[in-house]
Amino acid sequence: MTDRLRIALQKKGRLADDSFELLKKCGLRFAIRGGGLLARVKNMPIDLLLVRDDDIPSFVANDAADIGIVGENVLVEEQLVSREGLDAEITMRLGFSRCKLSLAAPNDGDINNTEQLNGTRIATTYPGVLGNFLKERGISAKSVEMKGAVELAPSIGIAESICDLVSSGATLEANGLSAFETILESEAVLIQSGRKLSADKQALLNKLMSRIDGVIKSSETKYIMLNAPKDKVAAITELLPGSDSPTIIPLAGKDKLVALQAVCTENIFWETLEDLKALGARAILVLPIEKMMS
Ligand SMILES: Nc1ncnc2c1ncn2[C@@H]1O[C@H](COP(=O)(O)OP(=O)(O)OP(=O)(O)O)[C@@H](O)[C@H]1O
Ligand SMILES: O=P(O)(O)OC[C@H]1O[C@H](OP(=O)(O)OP(=O)(O)O)[C@H](O)[C@@H]1O
Ligand SMILES: [Mg+2]
Repeated sequence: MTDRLRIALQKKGRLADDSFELLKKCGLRFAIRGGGLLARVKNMPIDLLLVRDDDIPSFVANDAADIGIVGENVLVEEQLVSREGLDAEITMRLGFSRCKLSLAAPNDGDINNTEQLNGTRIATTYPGVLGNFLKERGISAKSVEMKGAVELAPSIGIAESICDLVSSGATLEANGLSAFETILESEAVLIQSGRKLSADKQALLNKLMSRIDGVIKSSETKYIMLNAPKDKVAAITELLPGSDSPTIIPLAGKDKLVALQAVCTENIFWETLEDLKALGARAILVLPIEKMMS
């Protein structure tokens, strides 16, 4: 058995670029070439297997890969349709490729809630998740499986409604459809089987997961610097999202003012800056944080 940690990733598509970027930010050096199905990481004992996203859960379950990055929607679907059970579980949530698996029907049609699906046809790429949902809700409907372009199903007359992924909602709108129920919320996830890894691989995976954690946290974390009236420091600190003890520095020649610096672990919105300014804060700077380790 190889000693290199094998990571299954989507070769091309909605998950691919964000997955590559995440690994690059974790310090992995590799190049993805056109037709290649395997990329070797140059500076660590890691191989990247570049595959269709639907194959990632079974690659992990069947020991073709040690870990994988896939949409939660695909993991749950593969778990539900796999007859002998699938040995692949979520190890870590990755926060990108967020979308919902929703039920939707034509704006001008008769269906606008789940109960009305009884006796109808629903087009979907996710028969497992849909079937499970219908069973739980006691609804009898026929699922019509499609590999893509599911939004076209009602207009071409092969189903009365659809069950598909929605993110911005633009595709639904362009096809005259409205969502009326969400059956699954999804994001990219790191998956692993229950198999024990060798000590070396486990140590490498622990290091990688700690770096991924740092990348995710630093993307949400900002460093804020501002000057403020001394008597407003407490009120200003209250406003800083996810920060409890800022650094306060005296300002030369300005008795009533201090400089305040803090790490904010949540997003800082324009509204927060406007509120800080209203309290007397000036020269406000919000800086990105490139790396974090606690
Ligand atoms: N509109 C969207 N916004 C955000 N994430 C999405 C969106 N559509 C899909 N995703 C997520 O990205 C995953 C991959 O989507 P993509 O469309 O690339 O899949 P695919 O066409 O099945 O790819 P493959 O060729 O690898 O089988 C989905 O399973 C889902 O988790
Ligand atoms: O709500 P929206 O932001 O419009 O996104 C939703 C669309 O995105 C996905 O398809 P994609 O564009 O990846 O094409 P595909 O069906 O060929 O995979 C999904 O299957 C929807 O059709
Ligand atoms: Mg796919």
